[in-house]
Amino acid sequence: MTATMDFRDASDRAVMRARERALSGARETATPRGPQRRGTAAAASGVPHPQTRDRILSSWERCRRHAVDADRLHVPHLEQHIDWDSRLLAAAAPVLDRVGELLADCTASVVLADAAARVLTCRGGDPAVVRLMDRVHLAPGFSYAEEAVGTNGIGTALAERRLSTVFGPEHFAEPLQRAACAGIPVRNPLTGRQEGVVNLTCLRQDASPLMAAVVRRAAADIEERLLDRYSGGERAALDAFLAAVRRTSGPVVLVTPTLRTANTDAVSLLEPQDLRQLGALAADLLAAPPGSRRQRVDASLRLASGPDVRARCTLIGPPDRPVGCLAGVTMPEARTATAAPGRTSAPQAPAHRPPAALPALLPGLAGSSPSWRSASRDVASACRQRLPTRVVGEAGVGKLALVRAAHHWVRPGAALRVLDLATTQRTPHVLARTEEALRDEDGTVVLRHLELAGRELTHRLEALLVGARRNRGAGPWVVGLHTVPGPGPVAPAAPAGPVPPALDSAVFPCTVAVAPLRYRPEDIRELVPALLARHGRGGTVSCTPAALQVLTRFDWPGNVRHLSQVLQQAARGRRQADLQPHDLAPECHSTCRRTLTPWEAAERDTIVRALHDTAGNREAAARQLGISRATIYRKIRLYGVTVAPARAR
Ligand SMILES: Nc1ncnc2c1ncn2[C@@H]1O[C@H](COP(=O)(O)OP(=O)(O)OP(=O)(O)O)[C@@H](O)[C@H]1O
Repeated sequence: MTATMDFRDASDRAVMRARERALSGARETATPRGPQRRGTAAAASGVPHPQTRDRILSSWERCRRHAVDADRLHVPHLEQHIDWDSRLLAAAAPVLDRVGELLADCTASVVLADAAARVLTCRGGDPAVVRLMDRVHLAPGFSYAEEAVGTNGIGTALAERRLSTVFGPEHFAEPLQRAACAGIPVRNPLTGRQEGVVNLTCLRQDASPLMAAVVRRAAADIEERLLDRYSGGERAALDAFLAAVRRTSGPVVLVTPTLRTANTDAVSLLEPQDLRQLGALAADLLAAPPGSRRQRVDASLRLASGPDVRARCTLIGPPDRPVGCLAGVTMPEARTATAAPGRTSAPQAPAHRPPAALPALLPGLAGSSPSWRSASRDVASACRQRLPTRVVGEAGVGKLALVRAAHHWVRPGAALRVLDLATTQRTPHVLARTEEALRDEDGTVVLRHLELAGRELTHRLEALLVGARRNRGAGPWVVGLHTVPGPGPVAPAAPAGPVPPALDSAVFPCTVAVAPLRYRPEDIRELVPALLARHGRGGTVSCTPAALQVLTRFDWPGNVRHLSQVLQQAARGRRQADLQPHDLAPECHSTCRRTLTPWEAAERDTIVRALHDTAGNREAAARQLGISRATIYRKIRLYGVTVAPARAR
């Protein structure tokens, strides 16, 4: 083996170790500081890129939050959502042909994806890279969004809005680690929006710094050709739109005979049906007979959230030959500017009470760790905006509890319907019940255990949910709960075989990940009294500091549900008690990570009980059990039993 190979292997191992640590949540130790950090991943591929490490760690952080599977690839197939006649594809085709020809003798393949990371087309590449791409579904119709497949040259470039190079083990999902890629967003030169990504993929041993230069050049060429595809009228309309966005704050919508676009304020502040109403006002003005068409029209608009607002539509170009129309509204909360294009001040909208601030923590739930806070805030905010949301996390972390609490806080009195796929996965039944639930405009519809839906049910649900949103506008708040495997026992209802694709981001644009309890042990102190109050039958059962310490050290493979069961068992039959360590289930006194057989669990429990009986004295416990000292020490090590001798406590 050559010295270079040794060096590369060592660097790969360093990246893998950093990845392991990042996967286990140890972000701070995963980033060695100083020059030693620099170039480890870069050296792995022979590509000098000093920034790679920090950016890759940030991407891994995002992947962890999205509960991306690090061991297996789940590449959603979203062909039906792709616009195969898009300007991007048409503008890019000749550029990609040229790059494909250039790469004829190289091992890399060039890939174009749209703004949602869905692969549109691939060119070039030798048989080895084509085989690899086939294996990992890097092919037209499949989505390489970072939240689905983890760190990669397409999804990560879109997430970071800049050039992204990912080499070998820097990929989050293990099956992608044989590849290296460089991707860069293609921007619309008029609106500045990301239209897609152009990416080069090769086997990681073939990676070269030139990959970044090739994709930069290709993206610039595609952007130039995109500009050429706009007519003079469209360019003038887009210029007017951009000028209006710069001049004012608030929602602005542009409508031309061939284009519809909106600024970020419009997308974030307005509901879809508000956007449709505003677009319709502008389209009406454009479609009015030339003789009666006015340059500007003011109208009153009732927003989906309740208040009436002033909307203003302004033609772009003379009334007899307009090239488009701008529409804007003055939002109730907006203090300063107006979105009405073509003016610097606007009539003030009637004063409306701003919605109450979101609570820092949702009532009825315990825990205040940063990750629990952030999940609570995100779920409450999605509930208020009725943003279709996927909540992911291990079994028993509190996904349903969070959604329930957010629903009751935001929409008290409205109906909450939970359809649990663990009770039935019969497609017609689930579809009928979902359809019925979706008719309730005000409520919340929760699809629980979405991971159990097979391929057919997933696709049918997807069509139903997207269709309902398109036809009806906002409708109820739709939430999908997705239970991901953890170290705890697998639910008996879990299907055998490969996991079907989850409902994609077109159905659930928002994803909230709830962290396992072992990553937020500080919540246990608050959860224990809250859960004991549930199980203590109105009495005053509490935990001694020693018992609390045992509970805090345990890693809770079944999460909050597990903790609740242990406390329920410990509090059973008591109305008043201070729970001691020995009142807690024996499993809490062991740190063994693997799932024990029933026989092993019984053996561990017997040893824990004997140690409690003998105040932690190993010899006395061995005598009580009739086994040798050597055996009890071996078993204590095997099961990670944590009961300490009394004097050491
Ligand atoms: N922060 C919390 N405060 C109080 N109780 C909680 C909290 N989190 C979870 N629980 C309780 O823990 C139990 C499990 O929670 P929940 O059913 O929401 O889990 P889940 O993540 O939806 O589980 P699964 O994936 O298995 O369906 C419930 O009894 C719930 O009330």
